[in-house]
Amino acid sequence: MKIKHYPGKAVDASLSLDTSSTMGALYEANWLQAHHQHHQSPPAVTPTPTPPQTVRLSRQASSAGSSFLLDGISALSKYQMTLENIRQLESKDQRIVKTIKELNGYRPSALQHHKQQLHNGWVDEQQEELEEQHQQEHLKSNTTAAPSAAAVNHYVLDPTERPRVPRPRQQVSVKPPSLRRSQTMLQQHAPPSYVTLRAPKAKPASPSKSGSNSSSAYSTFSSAAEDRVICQQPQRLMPPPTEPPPAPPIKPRTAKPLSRSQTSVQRYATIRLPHHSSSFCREPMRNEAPTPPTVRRHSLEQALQGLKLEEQQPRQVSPAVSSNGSSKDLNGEGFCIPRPRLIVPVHTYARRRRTGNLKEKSATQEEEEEQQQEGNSDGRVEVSREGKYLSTLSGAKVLGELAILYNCQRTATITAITECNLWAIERQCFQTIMMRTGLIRQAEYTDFLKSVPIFKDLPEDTLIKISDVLEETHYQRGDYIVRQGARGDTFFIISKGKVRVTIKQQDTQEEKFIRMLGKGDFFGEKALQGDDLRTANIICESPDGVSCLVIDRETFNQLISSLDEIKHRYDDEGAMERRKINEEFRDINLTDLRVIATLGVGGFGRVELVQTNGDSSRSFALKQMKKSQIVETRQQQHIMSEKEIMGEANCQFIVKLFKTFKDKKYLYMLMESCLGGELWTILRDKGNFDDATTRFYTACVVEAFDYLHSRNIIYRDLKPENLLLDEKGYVKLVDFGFAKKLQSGRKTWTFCGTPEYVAPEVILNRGHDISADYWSLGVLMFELLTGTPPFTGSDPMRTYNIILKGIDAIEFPRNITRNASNLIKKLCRDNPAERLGYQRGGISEIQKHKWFDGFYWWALQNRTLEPPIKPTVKSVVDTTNFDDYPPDPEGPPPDDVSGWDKDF
Ligand SMILES: Nc1ncnc2c1ncn2[C@@H]1O[C@H](COP(=O)(O)OP(=O)(O)OP(=O)(O)O)[C@@H](O)[C@H]1O
Ligand SMILES: Nc1nc2c(ncn2[C@@H]2O[C@@H]3COP(=O)(O)O[C@H]3[C@H]2O)c(=O)[nH]1
Ligand SMILES: Nc1nc2c(ncn2[C@@H]2O[C@@H]3COP(=O)(O)O[C@H]3[C@H]2O)c(=O)[nH]1
Repeated sequence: MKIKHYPGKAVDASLSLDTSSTMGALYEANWLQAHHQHHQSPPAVTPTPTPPQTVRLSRQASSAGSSFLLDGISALSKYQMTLENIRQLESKDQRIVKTIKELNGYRPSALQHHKQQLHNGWVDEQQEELEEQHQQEHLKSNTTAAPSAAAVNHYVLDPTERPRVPRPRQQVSVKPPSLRRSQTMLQQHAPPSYVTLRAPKAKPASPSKSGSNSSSAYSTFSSAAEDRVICQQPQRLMPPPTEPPPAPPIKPRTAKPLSRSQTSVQRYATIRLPHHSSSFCREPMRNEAPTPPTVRRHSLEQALQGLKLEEQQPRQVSPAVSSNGSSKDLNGEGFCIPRPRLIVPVHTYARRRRTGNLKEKSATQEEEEEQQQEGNSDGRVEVSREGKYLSTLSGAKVLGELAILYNCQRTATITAITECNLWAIERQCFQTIMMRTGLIRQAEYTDFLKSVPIFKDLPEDTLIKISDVLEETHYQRGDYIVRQGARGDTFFIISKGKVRVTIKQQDTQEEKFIRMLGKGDFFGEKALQGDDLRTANIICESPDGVSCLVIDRETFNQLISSLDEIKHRYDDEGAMERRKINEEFRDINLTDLRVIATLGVGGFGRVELVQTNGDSSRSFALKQMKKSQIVETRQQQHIMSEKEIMGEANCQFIVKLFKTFKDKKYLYMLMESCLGGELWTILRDKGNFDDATTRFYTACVVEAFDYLHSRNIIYRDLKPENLLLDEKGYVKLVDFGFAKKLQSGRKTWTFCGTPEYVAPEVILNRGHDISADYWSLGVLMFELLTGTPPFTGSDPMRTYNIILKGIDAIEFPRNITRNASNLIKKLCRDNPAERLGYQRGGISEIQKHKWFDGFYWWALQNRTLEPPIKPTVKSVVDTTNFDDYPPDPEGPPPDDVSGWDKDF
């Protein structure tokens, strides 16, 4: 019954399409064909064929409908329900109609775009980042590059579809716009087959068996010794059939290229080729039927014009032509073809993406696993392009889908290197399967999302968009799905199983259990909201594994990130504390503050010790900055950045910013007061510090840098003047006027800092990053141990000259121990990449340096370590540790109401 009803539903769905257009008619025909095939024998891909059983197995599978996703009758009824749902949705939302169209063409999602870039170029992650950087730089310098990014939309099958926001990439510009599904459907000449490779488990079937296989949508496909090219792409543009293709001859064939007349019912004889090889798919040779560049250009232009043009001149627009040898687009390294979601999971050439798991398999590990697999099975093919070896595939791998999906020529040559059995699916059947499973999948995901509390109130079309880009991934017990500290750009929703959340403790480095998350819970939002870095570990806990729906950064930003629950669901202690602070100071106004004394004078004004009216138990430091002076020196951006970074920071080695105010003349920052005074004052009074004292203060700075650098924040103004002692004697970093949040892997070029402390790359304007802070740490160590910085000239220019001569030109006084000088020299390397702290082990390499041997880092972090100097602070208003400052001789500055500071 259900089987009988199902094609009716399917046709219903297709009837909602615009059948007046050629595409509409084709979609409908596709559905009808599905119906037809279904009655004959629905497709299947999962059977494990021992050749004599192939037919039986494939029929078994086919009786259950599409075995891509579903099993048995219940699966079919599920499918029916799904279609029913889709129909209901359809009446509610016209966008569904469009979605069905898209699914028929299996339009690649944004995620797939991204993934396929990685996959298709077979580009590694690093390359991708470099490329992205390059692209970004290019975009920065040339905004007219934007239209090329829009070329991504040429994937879109429905030309009326709203364009997606593309990820700017170089490859985009070489993407052949001719890869529209519409064209694919129109040009049905010489369709290649889609092939699944299976290791033969028993003797190959005799050709006579193939007849009995005739009703299957799949055929066992083997290579033959004599004629090795079994599946060959058209070598030149072939005249397209003027009529629908004739019914396929149902007879066995041996080792001939698949031709248009072949259908899925063909079964191929097994070849035995222990020593020779056979080509299944063959990419076009450079010298084969070369297409004049004009033809290519012509066809691309036509394709760009969309379906209308194709309808007028359907035969002339040929992606096959456009992609022939002359093009690097399809066959070259810039190869950019979207992969259908269905195919991706079974392919060996896995796409790399940053899920945020540091320990993703290395290329060698993957190769080893591949080789092991190969060892276990004896059916193997080799993939090559333009004579260059690409990979070896074995055991249940899918190949040959690209050419049939995009009606382009074979993008690689597949050669049998052992005796192989393959299952072939004919183009139309494959497309039908894709369409069906695509629809089912999308509806299932949408249903699931509706059951997830945070998504349930999202509009239907948003849910559909999300479903469209989801990719399902599976993990086994113990797998680290996300690893703390790794970079990640994906968001996860758990669809099955449970995961454990742990966070590494700063002091013990042990992983502390935080919580369990289960079906419907999400994770991975923090890295996407912040600086790319994962803030916790997510470990697969369920014995049966965990399934997650994965969403890329772009979709997350567009559709999900604004949800309140996403923003605050897993607030860490730090974030919670910050929120509490903000809450606590919400009602305090400038007029509530009473000035007690001046603590210091900075570049833009004074820092006053203040108390709130009515609370004498606490004091604060109020930094007031003259707006006119900020504008004069063009420091607006730096001030905004200072506010943002200090306002978010929650680290005991960084002075806390509680609240900001502004009036016509000044900007104000209300901070915690550090009444122990400046480290500079103590150094001035003492002359220099001993090894242990220097170690303590340096360690405090290392902790502050650890906090900042792990968030990709560069400080850029280290010096004893900016290190304040609290009443206990611990130092804290203050003055974030030059601090900057960098994008991961990026540099910055602003020349800033204090002359004695700037790194050579800053002077040379080569671009700098957090490694410049390690340089200044070496300088600080030297100054604390000796009382003067190593690079000191009578004026800044002389100082810079000395810096450029390098640390080796500096004479180290004898009171600097060997270990200390060794560390200073390792921090002050000319080459930023060689500096300790900036290498693989990160800042922990500094902590592990011999000079810190025996230092109680965890006690420092717990604030239980006794500081070397305990300042005398008698009360919350005791300013004796600060110098005296006369009143500002300049008087009040002029008003500035221009509004540049509206976000301060
Ligand atoms: N939170 C604080 N507690 C105590 N004193 C402080 C505090 N913040 C600043 N000061 C004092 O005020 C001085 C100037 O502060 P700060 O360095 O932040 O100002 P600035 O305008 O950025 O200075 P610079 O000219 O060094 O850039 C400090 O050196 C210190 O002596
Ligand atoms: N282009 C390309 N194709 C590959 C690679 N590895 C396997 N293949 C498969 O080789 C097939 C050759 O024919 P298709 O272009 O139809 O589809 C191709 C893919 O399915 C690879 O690294 N690059
Ligand atoms: N930082 C943090 N992350 C948590 C917590 N509970 C769950 N998580 C999730 O763990 C994820 C780890 O990766 P992300 O930092 O991207 O996003 C994080 C959160 O989604 C928690 O208490 N703290």
